[in-house]
Amino acid sequence: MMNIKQLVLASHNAGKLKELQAMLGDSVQLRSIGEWSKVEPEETGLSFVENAILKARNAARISGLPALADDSGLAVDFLGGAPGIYSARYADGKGDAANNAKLLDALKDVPEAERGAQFVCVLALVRHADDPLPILCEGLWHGRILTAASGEHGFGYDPLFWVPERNVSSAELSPADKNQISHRARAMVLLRQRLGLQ
Ligand SMILES: O=c1nc[nH]c2c1ncn2[C@H]1C[C@H](O)[C@@H](COP(=O)(O)OP(=O)(O)OP(=O)(O)O)O1
Ligand SMILES: [Mg+2]
Repeated sequence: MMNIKQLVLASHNAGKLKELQAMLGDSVQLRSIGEWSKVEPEETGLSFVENAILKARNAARISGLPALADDSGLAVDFLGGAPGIYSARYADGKGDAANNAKLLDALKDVPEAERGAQFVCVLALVRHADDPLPILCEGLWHGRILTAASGEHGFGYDPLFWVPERNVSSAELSPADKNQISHRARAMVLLRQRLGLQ
């Protein structure tokens, strides 16, 4: 079992850093790869797993520390699983607001019963840049796409993601509540087990 005190988070997304650090607790300190480099690697993989491993290896190479990556996204049933691994790039890199506007438009006039979607999260941990056995953990979160944005918490597609078990949008959940039930939370439970943290 690894005894990890410090991990580099291979992400430039402040929302992910906050959520993952809260879930990991005090025993492991997450340091953003932004401390070393502002350059984001191109996410050339065709799967969440490939992109998570690619980002983790890149961060381990740059920092010389074990690295954790999170590749995540929103798979919408009506869109055949799109935007999926392309969620961050859905509106050509114009950011969260543009992504959300494009998604609302793509689902214009689609009835509620056909608006199912899931958030996907894959966590990849490498002990070093060439680690031949990355730890991989995934989590899914089922919900529905709303017809208008609601809520101020979270990031990304949270204002459009209806959480059936709570009857609110993901952006209306408190950070602590989201971190109990999200795709990222489910993946993190598995990672903590693999690291012997629980
Ligand atoms: O809990 C979430 N709540 C709302 N939206 C979310 C969530 N989790 C992922 N998402 C969205 C944001 C982004 O559109 C895409 C992730 O893309 P993804 O490439 O993994 O992350 P990113 O580019 O923001 O940061 P980085 O690659 O540096 O980790 O899915
Ligand atoms: Mg990305």
